[in-house]
Amino acid sequence: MYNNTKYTTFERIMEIIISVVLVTTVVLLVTFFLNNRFMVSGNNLPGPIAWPLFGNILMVSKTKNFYQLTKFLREKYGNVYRLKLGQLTVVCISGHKNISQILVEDGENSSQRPNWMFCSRKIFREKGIVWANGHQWKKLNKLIIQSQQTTTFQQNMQQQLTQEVNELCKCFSPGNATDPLEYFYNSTLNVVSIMAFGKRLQYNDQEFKTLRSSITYVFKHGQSLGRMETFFSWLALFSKSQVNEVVGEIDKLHEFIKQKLRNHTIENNHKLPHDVLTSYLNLSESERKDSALSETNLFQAIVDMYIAAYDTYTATMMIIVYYLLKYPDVQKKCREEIHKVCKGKKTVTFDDKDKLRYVESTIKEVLRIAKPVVLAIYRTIKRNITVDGYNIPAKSIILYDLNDPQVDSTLWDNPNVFDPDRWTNPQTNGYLPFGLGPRRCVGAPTVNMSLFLMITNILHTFELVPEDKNNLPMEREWSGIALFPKPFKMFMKPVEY
Ligand code: HEM
Repeated sequence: MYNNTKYTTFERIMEIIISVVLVTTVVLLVTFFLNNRFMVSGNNLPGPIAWPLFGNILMVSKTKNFYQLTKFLREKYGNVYRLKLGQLTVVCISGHKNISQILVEDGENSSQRPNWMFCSRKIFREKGIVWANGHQWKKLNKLIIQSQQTTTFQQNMQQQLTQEVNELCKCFSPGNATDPLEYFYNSTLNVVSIMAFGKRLQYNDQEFKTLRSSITYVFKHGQSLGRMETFFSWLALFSKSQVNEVVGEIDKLHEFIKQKLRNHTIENNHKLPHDVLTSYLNLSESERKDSALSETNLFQAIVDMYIAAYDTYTATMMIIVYYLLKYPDVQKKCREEIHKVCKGKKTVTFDDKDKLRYVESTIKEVLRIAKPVVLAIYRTIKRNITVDGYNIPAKSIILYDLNDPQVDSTLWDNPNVFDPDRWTNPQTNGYLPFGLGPRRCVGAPTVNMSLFLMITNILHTFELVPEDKNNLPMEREWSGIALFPKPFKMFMKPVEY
């Protein structure tokens, strides 16, 4: 009886051990199979030791600042190295020569997005512009670029942005030090709303609040680096409900844009295109029959614009204001120039741009040295290439370092010194805040215009004063997309002139 019980217990333990071994083997085999579906092989790329299954995920998930980690690994492995993130092989590329080679000389090969990745397939459903390739990308890119080129677009942008700056400034009271971050997020959404529908929205309207909450949700939960399914697609089996929630928010955004399109159609004021929707309505019937320009693709392209702008534009506003607080002499010089050129004018307009050289140089210099966006959106390559002597196989995920050429001492004198005057002799080589090659930021013309109008109009009427000038650390915080300055508060004091 006693022996019998002992035998049964032993048997049970063995049963458990065998089950665990079997389950582990099955999981390993499945992961190995999935791994190999996406894994690139036959390369001589250096990189940190990759653990079975996880690769370098533990290292990446432990870091608070992914960009800082890429800089550290670059020191160790050089300008071209690889990271294994679950089933993905990510190749990180630095160095102006390498970046120009891959994005410009080999631009056609490298202008692909990895549209087979989890977020692209399951969340964005291969619609829109960011995750599109080929014909669909070309058509949407052309539509957005061309709509920004019309005079009516620029006039409307200017008029609406002037209102936006007025409303933004009302959020600050002269006696209270305020953190501008949340207000800048609001303005970012309005810059895209003006581009897309021709009008800014009122911050207190329910429409605006719903828009902001949906965009924030999709931004937070739809980022490839933030979702484990990007690296282990089988995890999708367990996260269906949250993915459905993100998709639900995207569908709500499509409905919102659809309503705007209907209103534009009814107003029938698209003879003079002043936003992306009117440019779309101006396309011929046959052009709109092209599935690349279907309404769903248009709606998703506008959602993509909101998401692409959300952190990038906000971080840029934050860092420009931070530099103006950190360097009060530069701020003073900017304001003096504005007051001299715009004497007697209530607002600064885009026509003043050529005369406001110092302000323009200051914005450029902040974008050069302070790199709000440092790693561009994932790219992939159609064909194998050799960069810096390393073979990069087709289908690798490519991440390139935008900041590196901007502080390259072979291209810039004293690259780490903040010096707006260096732009007296404009330089384009090695200046790439919006990326490079065919996949460069599609919103760049509007960003340049709106940063100029927002900064000049703020400085025209207000002096920006830090709450604590000794507490403006240079250290930056990584949001997953952009580098933000550490939180700060400032006063906006009305100026007399
Ligand atoms: C200062 C603010 C901004 C910066 C620094 C910035 C920078 C960038 C960068 C570096 C890329 C990736 C380019 C590449 O893959 O090589 C990009 C892509 C993109 N940006 Fe911006 N961006 C900004 C604001 C905006 C705004 C306001 C919009 C609104 C239209 C926008 C729309 C896009 C889109 C749609 C893409 C994807 C383009 C494509 O895949 O073809 N961006 N941006």
